[in-house]
Order: sequence, then C-alpha cells, then structure tokens
Amino acid sequence: MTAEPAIAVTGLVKRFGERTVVDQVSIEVARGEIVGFLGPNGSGKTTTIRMMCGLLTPDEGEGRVLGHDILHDQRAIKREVGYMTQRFSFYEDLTIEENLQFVAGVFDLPREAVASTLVDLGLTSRKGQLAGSLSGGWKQRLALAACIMHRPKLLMLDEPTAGVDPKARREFWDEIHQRAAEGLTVLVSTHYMDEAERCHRINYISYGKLITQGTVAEVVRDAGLTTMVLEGPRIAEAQRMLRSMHGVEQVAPYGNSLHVIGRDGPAVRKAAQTAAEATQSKLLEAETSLEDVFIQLMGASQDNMQ
Ligand SMILES: Nc1ncnc2c1ncn2[C@@H]1O[C@H](COP(=O)(O)OP(=O)(O)OP(=O)(O)O)[C@@H](O)[C@H]1O
Repeated sequence: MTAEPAIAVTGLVKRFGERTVVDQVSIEVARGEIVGFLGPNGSGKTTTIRMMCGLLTPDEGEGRVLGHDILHDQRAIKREVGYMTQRFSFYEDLTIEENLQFVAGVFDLPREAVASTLVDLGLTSRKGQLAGSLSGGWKQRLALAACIMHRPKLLMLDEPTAGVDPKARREFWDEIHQRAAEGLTVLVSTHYMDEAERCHRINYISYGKLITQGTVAEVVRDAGLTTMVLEGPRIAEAQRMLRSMHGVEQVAPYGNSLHVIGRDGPAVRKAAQTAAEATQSKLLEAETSLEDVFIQLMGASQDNMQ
C-alpha cells in the first residue's frame, strides 16, 4: 500500500470580490518531498498556501492535507503544519530563546522543546542575543526554529530566503534537505531559480492558474524551447538584428554571450545562424535554462490576459 500523499488538493478556487486569484489549482505532494511553488508576484501562491494550511477556506475545490479534510479539519491541519510567512516577525527586543519560549507557550509545548530546538538549529550559542540585532540569515534561522518547534509533518515556506545572502541561503537549503530526508514534507514558494532547482518537483502558477508542474527537467522539456548561443564582440549588433526575426521569442545577453530562444526550433536556428554570420559570432546550441522557461511562461500568460 502506498502512503497517502502529504498534500492532495484539487480544483482550488479563491475569489476576493470579483477577482478570482486562485483558479482551479490542483497539487499533489508526496511525503518527504520538497516541492517548489513558483510564479510572478501576485499570481496566487500565498493564497494557495493559506488554503492548504487551513488558514483560508477555498470557495471551490477539495482535498486533504496530512490526511485531514481542508474544508472541515482546518484545526487539525494547523496543528501539524509549520507555516513560515513571507514577512515572518518576532519580538525584536526579546532574545532568541525568549522568542522561542513565547512560541512554545502558544503551542503549549514543554520547556524542553525550546532547548532541543536551539540545539537542533545551531542557535544555542546565540540564544541570549536580541532578535532585532540578528543578521538576515540568523533571523531566518530563528523563524525556521519557531515554525518547526512543534514538530510539524509538513512545512509551508513562503519565500523564506528573500533578502538573505547566498551562503545563508545554501545553509538554509541544506537544512531543509536534511529534514526532508528524515520524512518532513516541504512546500516552498520562491523567486530564485537556484532554489527551484533544489526542489524535487516544481509547480508554476500564473494569474491564479497552474501552468506547469513536474521535475525541473520535465518542465524544461515540456516547454519545448530551443536555445542558441552567440559569442563574440558584436553581440549587441546581433541582438538588434534578432529582435525582429521570425521565430525568435527571447533575446537575452549573458555577459559576452547572447541567448536566442523560441519554440520553433528550425526558425530559431536559422535566425541565429543568419545573425552569427552577419556579426562573425561563434554559434552553438545550448540547453534551455529554467529561467528562460519561466520568462517564456510569463510572456505566454500575459498574452492570454489580453
Ligand atoms: N485578503 C485579500 N483581499 C483581497 N485581495 C487579496 C487578498 N489576499 C491576496 N489578494 C490578492 O490576490 C492576488 C494574489 O496574491 P498572493 O499573495 O496569493 O500572490 P503571490 O503569488 O503570493 O505573490 P508574491 O509573489 O508577490 O508574494 C494579489 O493580487 C493580491 O493582491
């Protein structure tokens, strides 16, 4: 028998007034999986997360989170989920330890929970430091400590690393992977491509609609894009030429090279070759990056809105 998924929701809809901000979103997440949630600002990620956490009731749709019905067992879901909001906050004039003691009180946890969480997240040596004086990376570690202290089975992280430096982000992700290996399920929203690539699977949402889902490799493959790369001293000239050429949907400079992208492979190759010859640039075919795919998806969904 296979274990019930940590998240299995179908057809979620949420309207605020006349606006449908989440439109028929279905997501399944297996236990122990790390799943990314991506999409432009305002596309409905936070609203979807809140419906799955038991904080918002969907207008339509149904499903189960950790085996509990999202429409009727919201209290049970809230007890078993750790939710790290986008702008997590704590008492800046309390120490790390005092902040965690406060959270322990809210969840009615024994005092030992604070000590073990401090050890668990490597916060013991800083436990007496005021939360307000911590750097971004340590603040985020404290926020993670606060949302896993009650030992949730599922973590919902809403842009947990926004504004945190790359080293702290790497450490944060190492921590998340370690916990997933121990059985914790994680759903994480992010705007960072490197973070998306650290997820087992990703979901991409735009204007409230789920546009694509799968492993990074599947999402890249399903986009069906061809990427050609031009290199040389005259790529600015090549860029101007390529913008109006048939089949070219994206032209993006990366340092000394130029990425030329489109869905019509033969047309993209032909355009890139013409521009490469005209500007004596070196030409090669490259793998399409996840970022290129997302830019394409954003453009496509904007077109759908017109
Ligand atoms: N309580 C609310 N009342 C009215 N509109 C809301 C409410 N909550 C969210 N919205 C709107 O719903 C849309 C989706 O917002 P949401 O925060 O879910 O997007 P998001 O994908 O998480 O965005 P971001 O990446 O910027 O965090 C936005 O246009 C937002 O303004």
